[in-house]
Amino acid sequence: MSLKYFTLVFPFNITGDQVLLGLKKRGLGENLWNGFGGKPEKNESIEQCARRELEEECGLVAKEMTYLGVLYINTTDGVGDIVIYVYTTRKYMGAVAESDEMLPEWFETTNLPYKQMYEEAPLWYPVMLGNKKFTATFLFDNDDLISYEITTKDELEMTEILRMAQDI
Ligand SMILES: CNc1ncnc2c1ncn2[C@@H]1O[C@H](COP(=O)(O)OP(=O)(O)OP(=O)(O)O)[C@@H](O)[C@H]1O
Repeated sequence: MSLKYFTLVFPFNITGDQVLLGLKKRGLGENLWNGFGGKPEKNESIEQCARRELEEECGLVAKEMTYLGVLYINTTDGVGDIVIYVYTTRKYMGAVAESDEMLPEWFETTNLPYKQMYEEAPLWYPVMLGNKKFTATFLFDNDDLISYEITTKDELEMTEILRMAQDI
């Protein structure tokens, strides 16, 4: 099995009606709008990775982050399965800046560019935008989404899921 782990961070404005997304300029998910994130480096925790990637990709330094959810992207052949740890931040410093990897832009949460996002995004973003803790599992057969399940979780359950992630 070759599980891959990623982080994904969504900065919100003070009033909570806008979210910062980035247009991926290269690599995985090129030309799609997404949150900011990537793979943990050696000896880096999931949260450290989330903070580092946020700063590298859009210039913001998180003062507070909330671990909101986890996405399990599974494939019928088990090859290329990924786990994505999703965070939100409402307190950060710095100025939004374009990077080699991402072109950041603020969007109204009610008007997101779903047509230019991952296919499953419209299924779980509403839960994230509603600030609910969740796990979401998506099963793909080749490139077809064949089933999914989204479950809202309480604080304790999410802490446990993150604790398990630290033991990877
Ligand atoms: C399939 N459904 C998906 N839905 C939402 N987001 C997805 C995703 N699949 C991957 N992602 C995100 O795409 C980024 C890839 O990051 P990616 O550039 O490959 O990582 P990293 O910056 O470490 O790579 P480099 O080694 O620098 O290229 C990373 O935020 C990861 O969370």
